[in-house]
Amino acid sequence: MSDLVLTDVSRWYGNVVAVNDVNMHIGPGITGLLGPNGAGKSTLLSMMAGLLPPSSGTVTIDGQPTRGNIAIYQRIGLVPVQESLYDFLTGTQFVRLNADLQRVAEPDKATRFAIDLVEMSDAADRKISTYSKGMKQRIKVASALVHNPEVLLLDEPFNGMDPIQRRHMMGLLTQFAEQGRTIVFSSHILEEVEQVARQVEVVVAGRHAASGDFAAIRRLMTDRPNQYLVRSSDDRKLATLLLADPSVRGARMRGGTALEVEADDFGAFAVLVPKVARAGGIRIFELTPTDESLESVFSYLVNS
Ligand SMILES: Nc1ncnc2c1ncn2[C@@H]1O[C@H](COP(=O)(O)OP(=O)(O)OP(=O)(O)O)[C@@H](O)[C@H]1O
Repeated sequence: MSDLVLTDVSRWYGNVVAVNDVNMHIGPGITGLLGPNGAGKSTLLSMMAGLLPPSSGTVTIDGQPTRGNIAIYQRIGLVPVQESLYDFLTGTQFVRLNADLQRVAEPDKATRFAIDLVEMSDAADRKISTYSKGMKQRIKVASALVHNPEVLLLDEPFNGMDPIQRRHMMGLLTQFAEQGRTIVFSSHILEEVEQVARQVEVVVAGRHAASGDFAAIRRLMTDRPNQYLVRSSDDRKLATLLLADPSVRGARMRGGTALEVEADDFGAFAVLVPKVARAGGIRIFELTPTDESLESVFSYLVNS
């Protein structure tokens, strides 16, 4: 059982602040590191793995710094985001390479065991170049697990997988978590995190934006005003009528051809618009939520 603790961690590259004063406590089970592209997830995982030093702050596992600590390296497995592997090797040779690097006591046995864990035994003697995306991900996981680490860090492990491969990988992570391991994986896809993570850490623009179980994160996202784009036969009149309702927080013209409206509750708004339009003799051509993208949800979380 391992606890991963980040205390006041920042990391900058020249002028770019990739990670900004992050504090996290990650225990056993599956934790999803959720954030849009460029949020700092890979940088955080590299620091957790001890591969990258923080510019300030500390990363520890059970109280010991991860950076430059060989005893700790043996307790961590990292599955990097890069898809390019040593394609000319077989799966077995690739996993065995890491067994040797980690100085595993019985490398052949450990290699077989790790490959078996990810259910790749049948394809283990084929060249990696012949593997599907899902198989490549699985062999990377086997390589990261060959020394039986307590902590497994995975950078975008579901990238490019089809639904069956994704479900299989989720099953594996759940199984590893049940063995008492601490699993952290990054993703920019909300649904992936929802399906498999017990705990969610949201990162946006290098900052730790939110933390909790999925229900808590979902509440933060839904209990917020939503934005809509409305096109009608008379946008100005519609704006005036909508603004009279207390659930509508704001309305402004967009480019003279549409109306942007911010309202509290989607269900109530969907009823309000046709009601107000009918009363005012206005025809509605379009009503679309505009802030359903992850980015806007995140920026809301960060700014609130
Ligand atoms: N080696 C580097 N040199 C300069 N800037 C970097 C370097 N690595 C990352 N960055 C910058 O740091 C920020 C965070 O990048 P990081 O890769 O950690 O984010 P991410 O959340 O993993 O994104 P993605 O999902 O796109 O990989 C980005 O602005 C990125 O451009």
